[in-house]
Amino acid sequence: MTQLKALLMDIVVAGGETTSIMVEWVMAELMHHPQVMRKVHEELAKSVGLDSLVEESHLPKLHYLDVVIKETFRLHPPFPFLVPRCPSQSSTIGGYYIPKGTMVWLNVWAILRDPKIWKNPLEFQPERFLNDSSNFNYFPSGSGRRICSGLPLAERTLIYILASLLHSFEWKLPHDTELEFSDNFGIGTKKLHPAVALPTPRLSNFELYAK
Ligand code: HEM
Repeated sequence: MTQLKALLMDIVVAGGETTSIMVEWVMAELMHHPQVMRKVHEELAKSVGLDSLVEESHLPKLHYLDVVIKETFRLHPPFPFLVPRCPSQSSTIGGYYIPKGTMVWLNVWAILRDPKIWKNPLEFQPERFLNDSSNFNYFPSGSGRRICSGLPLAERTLIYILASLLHSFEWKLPHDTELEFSDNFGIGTKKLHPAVALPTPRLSNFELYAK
């Protein structure tokens, strides 16, 4: 019973807010880049069609939405310092001596914006991931033994929520408002000011919205 409770707590605490934070960042980046939003809509119209709702079987076809999510994670990694490591043995890494027991924080936020690694690192360019499947410099969800253990669930949930929102609606900013991208810097980075967006239906048949 205790283990079951711990497992459920993990799903709610580690998985709930992180997923909603990332949905918000992706939606904000898309509204800020209408040409990228247009390509996502085109992909959804082609892969799903406007006379049906998104199903799990459509998700593997959404390559462009997938790279949009990857690029959003690059610019807005949810845990900028990951979870701290504490080595059980002293070692030297990259010329730095790290005594055992040291608390080591990895600045993944800086690595994901490092101009030595990324071309135009501050620009939102999902295309950079289209032909790049194995990048060892890209680990917004951690790496190694302590990688996010909910990653397979998180990846599926995130693309399903986003595909459904984007397929069913056009999203626009309310009149006279502007998006801004500051984050609430801390262990987890969420948007400082919530993104507000107005939906307009896209589907051909209104009855689909009642399903
Ligand atoms: C978009 C959603 C999510 C994001 C962005 C995310 C991100 C992360 C990151 C960056 C870490 C630290 C990894 C490291 O330090 O190497 C982590 C750890 C963890 N995540 Fe997630 N996560 C998400 C969803 C979930 C879900 C859905 C679950 C559970 C069902 C989950 C469970 C965990 C657990 C248990 C750890 C600690 C792993 C360990 O220390 O061994 N996460 N997550």
